[in-house]
Amino acid sequence: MRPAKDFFAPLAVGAPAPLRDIPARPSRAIHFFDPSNAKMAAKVPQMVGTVDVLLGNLEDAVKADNKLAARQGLVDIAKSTDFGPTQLWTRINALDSPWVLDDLTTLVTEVGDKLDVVMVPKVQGAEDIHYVDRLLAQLEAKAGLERPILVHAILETARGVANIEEICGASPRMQGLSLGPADLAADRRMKTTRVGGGHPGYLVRQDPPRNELGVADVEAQRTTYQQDLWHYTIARMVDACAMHGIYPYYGPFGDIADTVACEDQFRNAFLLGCVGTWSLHPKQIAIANRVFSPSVEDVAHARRVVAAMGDGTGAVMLDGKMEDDASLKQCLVMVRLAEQLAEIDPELKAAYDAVGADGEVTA
Ligand SMILES: CC(C)(COP(=O)(O)OP(=O)(O)OC[C@H]1O[C@@H](n2cnc3c(N)ncnc32)[C@H](O)[C@@H]1OP(=O)(O)O)[C@@H](O)C(=O)NCCC(=O)NCCSC(=O)C[C@](C)(O)C(=O)O
Ligand SMILES: [Mg+2]
Repeated sequence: MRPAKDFFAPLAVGAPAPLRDIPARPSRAIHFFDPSNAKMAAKVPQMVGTVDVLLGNLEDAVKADNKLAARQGLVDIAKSTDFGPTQLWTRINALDSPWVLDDLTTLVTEVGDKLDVVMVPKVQGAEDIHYVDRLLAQLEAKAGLERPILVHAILETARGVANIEEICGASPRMQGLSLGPADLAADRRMKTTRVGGGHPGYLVRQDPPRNELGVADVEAQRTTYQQDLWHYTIARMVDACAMHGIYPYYGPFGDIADTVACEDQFRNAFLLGCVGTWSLHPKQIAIANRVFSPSVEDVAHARRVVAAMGDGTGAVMLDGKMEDDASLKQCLVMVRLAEQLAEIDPELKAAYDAVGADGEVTA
């Protein structure tokens, strides 16, 4: 463990100084593409500005025979594209794979100035982050980069979940966490074969009706309520990230056709505290952008509370409900998120601008 005084020291001579705070850049959708897939790659430049994050995936879902083409494809796209406000991320191959060393060496030295975040799969503990941290510092120094590349860990093993707090605090580069529901389910020996999302077998059932003698009729028709398989893990991620000032993301929803359940799963994550999710197919981008942007009604309510609370202390009644110092803080989360999103999304800006500072909708 590094002593606190050295935590923010660069890990290589000539590497840029680590950031003290991780910027809250909008990242509602992290859109995955396979840079070795010519059709997908060709669409990337047109997607700039329509999605918060474009991520060149080098790991799972890229065929082993295409690993080198994917790496080179990402270098070519990064060099030839002006990303404007859109962030460029990559998911490198696993740390025990034969490709990862060249992934990092090539990407950082050739296009490190374009790369915002490196997503590391199957992170097990702080030792994995320490390895990437030092290597990135060496490569940044070699490439003469002036801005540190951030690191995002995917939770895909039971050990990773057990070590979640130490992973989040392992380096000042840590930007956030995503759920890796497929690998995590396999590692935990869960019995779902889906990539994210719910399962009809994971449910609770309404109590049985009873007759006048109090005998339960267990054969009676009863309502069941499907539960969220991922609630525990997402809740742990939210707390660990908030504690370390970094950002939690849902992850993939593999049933591309089921846009309704996808939206539900994304919304659960948004409500619990996640800032974004992944999109695997272009049609999931609009879902993520909608879900991870506060509604105009929520922003209007939040601004009303802020206006009503004056200096921010005490208690007031609004619409029959008590508001106080703590509910003001909840509302400020919403108001600040709306402000950040309005800076990069003109449509949202217009919608939020129609809400006055007092929460009244004027247009
Ligand atoms: C699902 C697939 C196979 C359906 O691909 P498709 O070609 O069958 O779909 P389509 O509906 O026919 O596609 C329509 C058009 O959109 C294009 N397209 C389609 N997808 C994209 C895309 N992402 N970005 C840009 N363009 C895309 C596609 O090329 C096509 O273009 P066209 O109209 O010119 O013919 C395809 O969308 C895909 O490969 N998506 C990415 C999958 C991926 O990255 N998976 C890895 C992340 S999840 C994961 O790793 C798990 C985790 C975290 O590790 C763990 O839980 O453990
Ligand atoms: Mg995985």
